[in-house]
Parts: sequence; structure tokens; C-alpha cells
Amino acid sequence: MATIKDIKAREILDSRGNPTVEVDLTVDNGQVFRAAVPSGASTGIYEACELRDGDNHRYLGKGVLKAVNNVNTIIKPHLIGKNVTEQEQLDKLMVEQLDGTKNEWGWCKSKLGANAILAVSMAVARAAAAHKNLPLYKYLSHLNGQDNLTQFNLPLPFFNVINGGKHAGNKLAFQEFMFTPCGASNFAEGLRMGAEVYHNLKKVIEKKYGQTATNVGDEGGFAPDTSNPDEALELLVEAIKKAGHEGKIKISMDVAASEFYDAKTKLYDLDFKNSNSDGKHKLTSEQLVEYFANLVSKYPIFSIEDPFDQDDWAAYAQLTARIGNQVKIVGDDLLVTNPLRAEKAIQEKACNYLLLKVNQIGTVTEAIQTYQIVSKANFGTMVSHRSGETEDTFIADLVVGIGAATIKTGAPCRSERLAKYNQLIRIEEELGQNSTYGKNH
Ligand SMILES: O=C(O)[C@@H](CO)OP(=O)(O)O
Ligand SMILES: [Mg+2]
Repeated sequence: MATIKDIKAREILDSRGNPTVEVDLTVDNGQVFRAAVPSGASTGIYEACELRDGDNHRYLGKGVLKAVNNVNTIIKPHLIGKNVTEQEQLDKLMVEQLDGTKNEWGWCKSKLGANAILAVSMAVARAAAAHKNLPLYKYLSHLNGQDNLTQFNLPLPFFNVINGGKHAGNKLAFQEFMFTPCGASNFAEGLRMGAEVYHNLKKVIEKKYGQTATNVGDEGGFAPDTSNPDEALELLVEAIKKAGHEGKIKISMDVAASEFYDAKTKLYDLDFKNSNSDGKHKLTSEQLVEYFANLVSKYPIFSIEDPFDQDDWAAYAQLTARIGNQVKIVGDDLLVTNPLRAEKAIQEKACNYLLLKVNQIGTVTEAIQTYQIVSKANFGTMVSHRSGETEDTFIADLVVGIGAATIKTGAPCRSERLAKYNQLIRIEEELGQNSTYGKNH
């Protein structure tokens, strides 16, 4: 048995220079296991609570000293002496007994903070994996109810190379334009192709808009000064051709439409970042359905994430009925990795793919639970980073461990993104013949 001897939380900075929570968990033999939580910018309103301090002084972003203090003074005394292999019980103890806050969508973690709870939850999983002498992905596969697997799949990576929405200072409404090297023969080759397209995209953008247009957004993607999604897609198609990977790549978008929906008028403003807007780019849900159907007929599109606002269930169902057999309709703000919202989406046939972000729900146990719920309904799952990231690589092991088919963790540049992609390279190398790539997406 490996028991918890000490837990220490601290405030560190994420990739945007905002405070976030990191935890060091020490077990009885003296080994220390570390975990850090990421933070979103286009956060869904139904996500578990990310506890932030009231102050705005020390940094541009608000601090997380309350969450840190909750780990050090409330969670720690209750976890000391507990067995690290009891993930589910420990997560339950933190969520239900120590926190205990609930809303219509279940445990909302607003007392201790999902950021406080998750950092501990992830560190517990790392400690248990080490105790069982397993790489983290194999231990997470055990938590997913699959013991002694010998064969693992490496996911298709989705590189976010053109940034818009809340993640960039251009006028592009859609937040992310991604591509995936589905024609690669393994993950390492896929990552190389990713970098090749990325570098070619830089040249294409430079030629079209000039040197200053190659500035990057929060996730390392370029942020050219266009407001037109079609134009962004054309740039990507050209870069793929230029890199010589035509036919081997598919494209995905995260529209992050909650960011530009007006609940009063029920309109989506595709020009929401343009202060000189003539107001001509406001679309109804029905018009947006047509818009997406048209894009799907023109480009090799794999998935569309958050095509509508997080409460526009009817529009989701309409789009899924219309093009859901050709493309994945991915729920991020819609599902927020929440078991109850996942069940509602299944019932209403609102989408067919889960975006899984561990910090949206706040424990490893609940994240896996949501994955299992959607998997039973034949949804696929894309594991995801946040726009504010750290060097923690937990999600790379998670995607392989639970067997999710796809992952998005930004552009193939910037270390907080590459930390995850590079960890996947290592896992693939370790598995050797026992790995496949890009299966079951
Ligand atoms: O919307 C998203 O999918 C994410 C990650 O790319 O962004 P954020 O972390 O800002 O919510
Ligand atoms: Mg999203």
C-alpha cells in the first residue's frame, strides 16, 4: 500500500502568464508526484467552478491563492494516510464531503474549486501508477476498467494552426482551425507532417498578408487579419498542398459559438470582433446550419466543435440530423465533460462527439465516467487541452489510456503544447509493435 504523507499546493503561472494551481503529493516512501491544472478563456458557463481570488492586482489574471489554501488546509488533512490507489473514493471524498456544493448539473465544486480538487486528483493518479509500477497511461486504462491491455492506440492529433475568437487579436469569429494527419502511418510521422504544414502555412500567410500577419494566438496558431472563415480554410488548404500532404489531412473547426451568440436577439454575430461592423453578418441558428453544411460540401472537414451556443440544443440537434453522418459534431461548452449534460445530449441527439477536458468537471474519476457514458452511445471522444496550459502532460497519457481516438492540444509549436505531443511520441516508442495509430475515429 502507498499512503499519502504530504500534499503541498502552490500558485504557478500558465502559458498566458495567469496564475494556476500546482500540487506536489508525497507518498510514504518519500517519492513526490506533481500535477498542474490548465485554464480556459472561452469557458462554458456550465463548467465546474474554477476558484479565483477577488484581486486583480498582482497579475492581469486573478490569483488562485484561495484554491491553493483549500488544498493545503482542507484537502490535505483529510487525505493524509489515505491509499493512493483508491482514486474513486478519494475523488468522492473531496467532491461530496469536503466540497459538497451542487447545482442542477451535479457537483459544482464552488467551495474548494475544481482547480484545487483536480490538481490533487491528478497527482493521486500519478502516485498510484508509480506504486503499481505502471506507466500513467496503463494505470488510467485500469481506471477505465480495462486491465492488462497489451495493445494501445495513439490518437489522431488536431493541430490548431489558425486562431481566432477569444484566443487571438484578429477579427476572425471562429476560434480554431485545425488539421489532422490522418494519412500518416504512425503518431511520430503525423507530428512531423503537422510541423511541415505549420511551417508552410507561415509562408502562405506571410505572402498574402505580410510579415506582421504571422503573429500567433494563445495556442500557437497564426492569427492573420481576416474575418472570413472561408479565407482561413483556403489558407490551410494551400499550406497542406504546399507541404505535399494533400489527401492525407482532414480539417476541423472549433467555432466556440457561445462567444458570439446574443440570447436576446437569438443571433450569431460573425463580425463580433469588428468595432466597425455593419451588422450584416448576424445569422440565425437556421442560417448557421446552412452555412456549416455549405462548408462541409467544400472542404475535407472531420469535425465542427461548438457550432452553436451552449443552450441552443435545438440547433445542435438540427445540424446533427443534417450532417452528423458526414462529420463529427463535437460538444465542448455544450457538454462541459459533465455526465448529466452528456446524457441529455445523447437523448436529444444534439451531437455525436465529446470534447473531454478534465478541468471542466474537476476529477479524474468523473472525466472517465463521462467518457464511458458517451462511449456507450457510440459517441467518439476528443481529449483536449485548455488555451491556458502548463507543462503538465497528463492528457497525453489519458487519451491513450482510455482509448479515445483523437486529441487536440494546439499548434505543433510552443512548449506547453508540444509537451503533450512529445509525450505521445515517447508513449508510441515505448509501445513499439503494441501500438496502432488513428484507429476508430
Ligand atoms: O474552446 C476550447 O476548446 C478550448 C481549448 O482549445 O479553449 P478554452 O480553453 O479557452 O476554453
Ligand atoms: Mg472548444
